[in-house]
Amino acid sequence: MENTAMNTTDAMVAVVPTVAVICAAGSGSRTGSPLPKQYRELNGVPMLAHAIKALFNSACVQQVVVVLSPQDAWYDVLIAPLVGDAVQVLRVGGETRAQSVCNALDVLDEQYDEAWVMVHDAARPCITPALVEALHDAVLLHSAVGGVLAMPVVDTIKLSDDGVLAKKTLDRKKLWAAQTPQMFKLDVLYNALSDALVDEHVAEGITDEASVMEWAGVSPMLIEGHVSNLKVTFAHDFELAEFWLERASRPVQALA
Ligand SMILES: Nc1ccn([C@@H]2O[C@H](COP(=O)(O)OP(=O)(O)OP(=O)(O)O)[C@@H](O)[C@H]2O)c(=O)n1
Ligand SMILES: C[C@](O)(CO)[C@H](O)COP(=O)(O)O
Repeated sequence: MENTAMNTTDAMVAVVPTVAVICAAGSGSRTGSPLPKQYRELNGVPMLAHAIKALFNSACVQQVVVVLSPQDAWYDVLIAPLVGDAVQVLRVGGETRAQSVCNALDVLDEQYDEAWVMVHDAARPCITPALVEALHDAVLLHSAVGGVLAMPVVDTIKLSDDGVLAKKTLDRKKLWAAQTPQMFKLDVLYNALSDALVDEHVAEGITDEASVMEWAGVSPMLIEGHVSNLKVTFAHDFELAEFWLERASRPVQALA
């Protein structure tokens, strides 16, 4: 007999949509290239298109939104022909990543009565649908607050005041490196982010969505990500990202 019962996750998805917001309004200055890094090719495809594809292919995501700089001259030429109108484009990028996210949420908050939002960096092109689903399912099943992909820190971490001398060693058992996507209720994140960005001292410390929610007094859930979900930041990161993308595209037998 056909099983028509929905599980808990399916039932919640049906009621509350999940919107993926990809931040792509940065300039990629640390790569040293005039072309913003999200448009540089990885294995023949622009970095931003890899991130769009992974989120678009995630069953839990109902809408993919890309945030661009108002001056962006590359998206229409390099990405639009690949993705067509499957993606909602918002040319509302700000001075900082946090401001870009806040400007996008300002638009989306008008569009959705209730939604989850997953904020992702275009600079993390090796994200996979499996990781997106893992984050989504963990948050829906275990956290009313929301959560982030993150990795337990494996190196010994030094605190330095001057960048020259090590002052102390932190307890790495308590340290996690945050990745994206980061998933929260859209209106809750928007309200917290708008409030936080009013004070420039607070705004300086807002480097991801989880830090806003922590500032607002709640504790996001940490869901283990993957080492492949790196943030392409410096010139040498491109080759590593290409390795992970190529590896993920191999047929399963070839991985054995
Ligand atoms: N004003 C900004 C700054 C950054 N980002 C996005 O946030 C993500 C993470 O930021 P980062 O890796 O720092 O990218 P850039 O700011 O572009 O790089 P850099 O700091 O080297 O200039 C990137 O996908 C970037 O496009 C954004 O949407 N708006
Ligand atoms: C959001 C993030 O990717 C989590 O690790 C990171 O904080 C972005 O930092 P950046 O200063 O914008 O590179």
